[in-house]
Amino acid sequence: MKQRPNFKELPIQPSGLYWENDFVDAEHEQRLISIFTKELVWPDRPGRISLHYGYTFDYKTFGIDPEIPYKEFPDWLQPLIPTTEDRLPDQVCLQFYPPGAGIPPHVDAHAPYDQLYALSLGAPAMMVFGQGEKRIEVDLNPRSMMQMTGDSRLHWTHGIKKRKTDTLPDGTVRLRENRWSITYRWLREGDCECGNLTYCDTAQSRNGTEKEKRSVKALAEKANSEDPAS
Ligand SMILES: O=C(O)CCC(=O)C(=O)O
Ligand SMILES: [Fe+2]
Repeated sequence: MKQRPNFKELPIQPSGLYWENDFVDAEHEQRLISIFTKELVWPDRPGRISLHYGYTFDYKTFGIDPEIPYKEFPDWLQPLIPTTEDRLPDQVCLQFYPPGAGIPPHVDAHAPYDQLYALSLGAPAMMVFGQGEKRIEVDLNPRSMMQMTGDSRLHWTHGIKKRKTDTLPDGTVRLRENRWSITYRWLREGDCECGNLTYCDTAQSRNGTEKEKRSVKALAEKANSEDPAS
């Protein structure tokens, strides 16, 4: 793993959330947003929309969809790839959140994916981490790169509420505006051994097929709904 001195673990619960502000500068961000809005062809529907690069995940098999050919990373994406892993990510997803859009609370499936990073661009939005009754809000400030490892990756859910405003800790009400995120995923080598029966699809499938079927069904529904998770 290459060192990134600016990549620091946030001193919060959940543990394992690494952060780097200003991963790109404001001018670079504007160039990217101009490409996103003027050059890319997006799905034509309201709410959160996504474009995929690299391999496309198959929600039925939890593997790579053999029907969808590998999509090379476009030129604009190359400098945005985290260099802190030993290899390139296997799947990259660019998402657009218009004001009011969100992503339901979820844990990115443990079985297929290991490392998970997300870059935020455009307007900020509040991400909510949850575990049981606990809720922790983390402000996804633009141009920041986040890495979810450990507890934040495996043992807490994360999501963005579907709402038009976020209330900051000091009481300020902030309007949501256009936000883009790029999530990077590395396929897991071997099985997840975390054993968390609440959040781990591998632990659930080892424990009996019923839960596995439910989680596959839920993921497939999420993938096909108007508000898919990736
Ligand atoms: O938009 C983001 O920053 C995160 C999205 C996310 O959680 C996901 O795609 O799994
Ligand atoms: Fe996620």
